[in-house]
Parts: sequence; structure tokens; C-alpha cells
Amino acid sequence: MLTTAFVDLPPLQTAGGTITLPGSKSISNRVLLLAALCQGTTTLHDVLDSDDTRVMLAALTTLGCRIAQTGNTVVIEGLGGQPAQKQAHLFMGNAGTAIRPLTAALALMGGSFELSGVPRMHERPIGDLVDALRQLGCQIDYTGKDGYPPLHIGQPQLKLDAPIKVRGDVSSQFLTALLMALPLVAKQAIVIEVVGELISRPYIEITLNLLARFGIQIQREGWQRFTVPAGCQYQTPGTLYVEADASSASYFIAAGAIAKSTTGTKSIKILGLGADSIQGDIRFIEAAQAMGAKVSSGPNWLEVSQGQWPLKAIDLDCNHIPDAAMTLAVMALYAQGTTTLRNIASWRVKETDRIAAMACELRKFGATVVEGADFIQVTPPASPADWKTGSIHTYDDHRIAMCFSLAAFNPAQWPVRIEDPKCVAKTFPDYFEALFSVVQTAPEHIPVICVDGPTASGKGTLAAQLASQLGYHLLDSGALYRITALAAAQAGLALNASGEDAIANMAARLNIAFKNDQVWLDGAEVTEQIRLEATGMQASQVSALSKVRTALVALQHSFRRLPGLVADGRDMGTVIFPDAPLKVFLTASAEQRAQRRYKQLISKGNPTTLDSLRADLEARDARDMSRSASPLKPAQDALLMDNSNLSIEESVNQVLTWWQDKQPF
Ligand SMILES: O=C(O)C1=C[C@@H](OP(=O)(O)O)[C@@H](O)[C@H](O)C1
Ligand SMILES: C=C(OP(=O)(O)O)C(=O)O
Repeated sequence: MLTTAFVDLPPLQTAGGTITLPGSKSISNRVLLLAALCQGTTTLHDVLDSDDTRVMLAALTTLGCRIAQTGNTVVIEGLGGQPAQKQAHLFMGNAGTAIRPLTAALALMGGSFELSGVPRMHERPIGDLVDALRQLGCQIDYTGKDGYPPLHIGQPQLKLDAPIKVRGDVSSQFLTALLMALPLVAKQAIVIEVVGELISRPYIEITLNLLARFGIQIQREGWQRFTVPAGCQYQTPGTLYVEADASSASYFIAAGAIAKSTTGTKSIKILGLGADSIQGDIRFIEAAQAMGAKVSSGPNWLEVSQGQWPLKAIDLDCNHIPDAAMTLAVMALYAQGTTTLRNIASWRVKETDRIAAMACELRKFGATVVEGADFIQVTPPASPADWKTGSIHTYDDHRIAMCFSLAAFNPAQWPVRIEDPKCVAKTFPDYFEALFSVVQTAPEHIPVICVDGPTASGKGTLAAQLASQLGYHLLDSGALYRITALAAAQAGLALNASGEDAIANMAARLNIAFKNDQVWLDGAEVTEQIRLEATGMQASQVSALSKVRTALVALQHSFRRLPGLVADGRDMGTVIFPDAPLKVFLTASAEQRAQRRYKQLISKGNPTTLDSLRADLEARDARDMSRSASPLKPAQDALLMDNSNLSIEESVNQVLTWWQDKQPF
């Protein structure tokens, strides 16, 4: 997961490849709760692992449920209708699918429970559910603002004879909560009557479908009246597989529809759900097709590619697909004409006021947006030249972050900044990694920051920190030479001109991996070994051999991957990435560098002297600067930084400021 302050998406061009999506949030949280309420053991496969499911799992564990997790498989020993723990404080994050059904279940079972969430959760309404539960004799108090979490739940005095009325026009999750919890107390049949127009109906279908998998057959008359049958009891299905998330699929369906294809045959294949999904958001496909997407499907897969281009504008009632409809609003940027998405008032009470947020962020690209109480209307920029770009504020709303990543396909080829990308953790922690695995762009669009400089100038530390703050890949090119030197020495090759051909051959076939802070060669960890002074000297020798340098060029280029690269070395800016948009040449006095290295070695328990280190450094500088193949020197367009008197933080901030100065946002 990207945990940076922002991620800058380079202009994207094509899309193609296969992706397996994580499990459905709506299904995962429902089946976790149902498995906990019933008796016996349930094994759930492909469960979503995200903030929303973690709060549900943590709550169930606190309530005394025995849960074992292995990867995405969760085995739950049901509570059999009563929590083992009757007193608890449960933190629900911002998960509507956790707090609403749990409120209903705990209020019916009784105890002393506090339910709270993040500040936004305390602005999301729950009054309609509380009103319904109070009709049944449940004890629920608002401990903050009336109508909103946090809540205190006490011991009920149940009266179940009269039909329960619940409003359905703010969120369908209130009805879902009652349907899932009432079987706990349904000694007699219990009738629920929906007051007002029921919104987001397909989510009720998911609820009914999953209740049926747990042995509860709800009878319904239209969308107005639901009956929980007398004497019904949850029965574990034993094993259940969770489909991939249809709302998460919308971003990839849209990418397939928007992305140009160089060959005409590229498509995105999505694994984990098919057109027969039980999730309502699967009907996003129809909307995407109406806009021009080409979609085919089979059992458990979807395949999408560009159909009509530019996309066609649509005018659509989106009440049945409230979450995926946000993706349509961004697709509208690529459509000819004005797209209107209607009947989406519920957007205003979700993770943020989504109508206001979408309008504000879409305008950053030059779109004309009209918003109303329950609709949004998007007219794209008139021509590529009218496109602008911006830094997208994400309001701690995962869907804003995910859907605006699609703006990186803009015809003006602007990069797009997404702020606080980790907000995707609510439902899709690895969203950006997944996106980068199926979208492509020309290498020249992928930014590289080169950090070159002499030995012990601190470039490794600087480069690593830049990469981690920007969410970029890291190339430690010095390590490649060190690994080559190590492998050559291990193979008994001469580290001079006589061994040049053999070392170059070997270098082209090296099996190298950088994993976290570790370096691996042929399946063995060599992190410490390649950092030894002796290996450093050998690296300096092999790096003077021009055929070895050539052999390592393709390998170094392969590190230029989305969303960007920080490359640390000696010829990154001059030879390997001459087109890099930012090149930094780092220096520090020999005195300073010798002292830094001295401290490093002494702290690792390696005895040495300052004088000998300084002499080695100067010898190495002289050799690196005078070699005929790629001598160490600043690129013409490099910015020089002498960090003798700068802290690491100051150096990092200086480079980040230079980088920011080059951005269009
Ligand atoms: O029941 C569910 O799983 C959901 C219902 C919908 O909410 P509303 O019913 O509040 O529209 C949807 O937006 C949410 O992401 C998940
Ligand atoms: C509205 C959403 O979430 P929640 O389940 O918290 O309502 C959503 O995921 O878009």
C-alpha cells in the first residue's frame, strides 16, 4: 500500500493485462457477521482484507468470537446468538457495513456496548435505524449528537408484535441491519415496513441472498414489506467464497474503456467476478457499455477494452449503483457532450459529501460541472488544449482517490496528483499497485530523479528517502556493480581487462532482487556482503570496464516503472537516464565523507582509521573521475548540492522542493 503524502501519476497511455481483484466489502462484512451470529464453524474464502473488514473482525473478536485467519481465509466459530462478552467499546472506523448491522445485532442481544468511529462516522446518519430499533424496545442512547454515532447500547425489553417501520430513503443499510439481526429474536414472524422510497435496492438483494445462504428465507412484498419468518435460525453454510468487489472492478472497467491501445488488441481481464455477480454494482457494466466500453464475460471473469471513442455522454438514474456511479463521473471527462448522473442524494452522506467533492475535483481538469441536491452534470473540457490538471484532494474517501486516478489518461498528457493515497485502505489497500500492473505509458513519461555523486556523499540515504516519500521505485546502481563484482570474484574471474568479456556476459544474466532493504543474488541474501569495503573496491574495478557497464544498462532501464524512479549512482544523469527531469549531483568535502564512513564502520564494529579512509576515498574519487567509460561528473543540467553542512532531512527537503518546482500542480 502507498503510504506517501501524495502520489503523482504520470500521463498514462494504454491498459492491458490481467488482474485479480480483492473480495467484496459488502459481501465480506455481511458474511463475517452472519458467521459470527450463527452456531458452528464457517470457513470464508477470499475475504477482503481492508480497514472496513478489519474493524468488523476486531469487533467480533472483542465480542468473544473465535476467529482464525490465514491469508484471505477466515474461520469463524459462531457465537450461537449471544456475545460471550456483554460489555465492550467497539471502534467502527468509517465502515457503514460494520456499524449499522452490529448496532442492530447488539441492540437486540443486549449488554452494555459503546460504538464509535472516525470523526466522519459521527456525521453519518444512523437515526432511522435507531428509531426502528427503539420501536422494538431496544435501549440505544446517542452519546454525541442526536441521530449520529457514537452510541451506547443497553439491555432491551423486546416487544415484537407490531410491524417495525424503517425509513429507506437515506441508506439501505438500515434495512439490511434489521434483516440480518432480527432472526436472532424471531420466535414469531416479524414484519418490517419500509417508509419512503427505498434507495440502493441491489444492496438489499445482496442481504437477502446471503441470508438465504445462512438458512434464512425472508419473504418480501415489493420493496415495502419484508417478513422474517417465525422460528428461523441461522445455519452455517460450512464454506463460502466471497466474490471480488464489483465497485472496485469499476475502475478497471473504466480504464479498459478509456485507455488507448497501441495494438488494437489490448484489454483488461478482471478475475474474481463475472456478469452474474450477486453485487448490484455489476450493473456498472451496462452504464460503461452505454458510454462505449466493450465488455465480455464468463464464469468469474470480465474482459474490457475500448469500444466507441470518444465515449458517449449518458443521462442515467444511478440510484441502483451509488458507489460505482462515481467512476462514471470521471469517465464523463472523456465523453462527447454532457453526462448527467441522477438520483444520487445518498452521495452527500457517505465518506464525504461526494457530490460537492466530485464537482470541486472535476473542475480542476477544466470540466464544467453543475451540482444539485441529488444530481451531478459533467461537461468535459472542449479540447485537449483546454484540459488542466491538479492536485486531487481525496477527503479521506477511497473512491475519490480511485476514480480520479483515471484522469491520468487525459489527452493533454498531464500528470495527476492524488493526495493521501492511503485512504484507499478502506476497501482496496493495494489499489495503486494493482493499477500500475495493468496500465502502461512510454518510458519517457515515467519520471526519474537521478542522484549522482562520489562515494560516501550520502546519495544512498538521500535516494532511499526520496523514493519512500514519493512512492517511487529505487535503483541503487552502485549495488549492481557491487553484486557484479561479488559474483565475478566468487566465479574466480579477473577483475580487470582480461576478465572483461566474461564479467560482461555474467552481468547480463545476473539474477538480482531488491526486496525492502535487502539485496538478493541467485536466491541468497548478500546485503551485508556487498557493503563490505573490500567489495566496494572490487566494484570500483569492474565498473571501469566499459563492456560491463553496457551489459548493465538494460537492467538499469528496467527499473523505470510506474509511478517513477529515484536512481542513485555515478552516471545516472549522464549516461543511463539522460532525459531525467531532475538530476542532482551530490558532493561533500573529503573530510566530511571520511568522517561519515568512519562513524558507519565503527558503529558496525569494524576497526579503521580516519586517515586511511580519507586516502581510500580520494584514490577512489580520482579513479572514478578519470576513467574513460562514464567518468564521474555532474550532468550538464544537474543541480549541485554540497551537503557537507546539511542534515539528511535538509537535503531531502531541498530535493523535494526542486522536484515540486517542476510540477504543474
Ligand atoms: O449495504 C451495503 O453493503 C452498502 C450499501 C450502500 O450504501 P447506502 O445504502 O447507504 O446507499 C453502499 O453505498 C455502500 O458502500 C455499501
Ligand atoms: C459508502 C461506502 O461505504 P460504507 O460501507 O461505509 O457506507 C463506500 O464504500 O463507498
